[in-house]
Amino acid sequence: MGAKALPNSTQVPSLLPSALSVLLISPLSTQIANRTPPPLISALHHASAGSHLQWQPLLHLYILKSFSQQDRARTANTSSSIKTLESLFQETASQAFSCLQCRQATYYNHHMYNRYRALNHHSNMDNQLPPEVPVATEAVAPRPVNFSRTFYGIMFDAGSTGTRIHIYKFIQKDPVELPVLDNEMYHAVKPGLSAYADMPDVGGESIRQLLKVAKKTIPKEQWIQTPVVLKATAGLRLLPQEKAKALLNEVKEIFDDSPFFVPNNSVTIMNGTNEGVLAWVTVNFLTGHLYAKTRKTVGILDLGGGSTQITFLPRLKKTVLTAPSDYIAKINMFNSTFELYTHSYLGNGLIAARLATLGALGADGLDWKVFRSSCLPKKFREDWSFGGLTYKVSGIPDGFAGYKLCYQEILQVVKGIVHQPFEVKGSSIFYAFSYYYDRAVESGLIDGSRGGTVEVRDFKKRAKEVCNKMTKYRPISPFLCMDMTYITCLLKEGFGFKDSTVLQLTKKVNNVETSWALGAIFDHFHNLNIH
Ligand SMILES: Nc1nc2c(ncn2[C@@H]2O[C@H](COP(=O)(O)OP(=O)(O)O)[C@@H](O)[C@H]2O)c(=O)[nH]1
Repeated sequence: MGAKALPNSTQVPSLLPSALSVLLISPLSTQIANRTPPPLISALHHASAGSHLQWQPLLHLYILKSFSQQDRARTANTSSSIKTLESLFQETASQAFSCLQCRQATYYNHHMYNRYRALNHHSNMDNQLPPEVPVATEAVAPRPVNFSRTFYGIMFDAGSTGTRIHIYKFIQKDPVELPVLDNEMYHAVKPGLSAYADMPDVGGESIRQLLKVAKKTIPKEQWIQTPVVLKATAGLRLLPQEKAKALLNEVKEIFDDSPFFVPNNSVTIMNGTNEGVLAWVTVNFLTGHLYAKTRKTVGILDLGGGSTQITFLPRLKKTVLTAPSDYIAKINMFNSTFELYTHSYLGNGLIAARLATLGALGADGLDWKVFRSSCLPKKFREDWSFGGLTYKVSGIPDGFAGYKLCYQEILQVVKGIVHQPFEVKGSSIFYAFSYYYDRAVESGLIDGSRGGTVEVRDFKKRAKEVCNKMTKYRPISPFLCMDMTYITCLLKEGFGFKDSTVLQLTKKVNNVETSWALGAIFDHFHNLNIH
């Protein structure tokens, strides 16, 4: 399911020196060293000659996991040691994570790994691992004084309604501790790349502009080792393949011309499963649930323009057993496998749903057809653009408008399409963001600067009010009735939430955007193996 492959063994082993470093510098490392058979220690030690002690445990786990089967066979004596090391490194990781406060969103990086990849594309394991060397255990390197380093990661979110850049800054204060996510710089432009389906070069301009922001934010000396990645969502998924490809090629060329580090597969269309899972990772990481060891997590609801995602960790086996098999995804993190219920509904994002309600999705005759709906103010008529196409839309001038009629129209867009997970009838908390958040603010349900907690019934109540007083809400948006009714209908008739289900509407947690982008940079730095 689109999981990124682990880097192959030819790219990783020259980092082995640093694996030894950690063996030598922390108390836990001493334990690891004591429990590790000599052949591995000696191989690592030999490889470590002249290395700097600046690697953190999880990176070593990453390295060790990256041994290919063949390499494992070749180092037969060491395979059990590797297992021992892996579990100890994971132990280290969960210990480190469990003592972090929520504010300190931490993660591990591999910026040296990036630099290594940039400079050593052709190295392989054969010229790194010596066959047999004498055991040497006495060397204990000193801990560097005033160690602190900063590194960055750039994630582009090419959405159906806009393109956003997330620039994450990490600080690692100690070589044996995990880096801390220090802050995020966020910038957005509209429209999304898909609006440039027929002029990819113009679309590329928006990427160039956002890269300028990255250059201003990230110190020059860091550019070469800062990975730049773009993941596109529903907008490009909905385009014909050649058009989407032309846009992605344009972006790749711009990245290649930039001073940043461009990893393999840096410009892709992300699959819906990863979109849902990575948003779940972001929210549960930022809220401290991921490393709390309690396995208590929160579900997420993401409502984009073209697609919508629901992801949560089922507590009941029945939820997994009664779900379509492709709605269940596994993710490996911190020595645990999370089996998640997740699905992305393409065409059920808020803006795509407007088109479906109006009967305009995939329609021809856009030059002359007028698409009408009782969800729009009666006297409203406008040319309205989405995804590079312009539609004539209007209310029903001599008909009726209002909540009931609107709800009936929208029901057709949701009914029979959205699967109802067994468990959402329960009392889990869901974090809802993107358009759930925006519309709750516009309709006055929550405060825009603080977010807030609402129940599903609050959306319904406010949708009724907006639809039955369209003129009052028209200056905010002529689509507000349609959008609020869609959200209500999606939550109730689609996912099957109870009126009393609590939704935590959130734009940011501790100043970091609730979006799949943070989860995606984690996935980039350390393959989360979503499958
Ligand atoms: N604040 C904020 N809003 C976001 C972010 N990413 C997406 N959105 C919002 O999500 C909605 C549309 O999502 P989009 O990515 O265009 O749609 P998709 O392609 O269907 O996923 C809009 O309300 C955006 O403002 C983000 O990182 N931060």
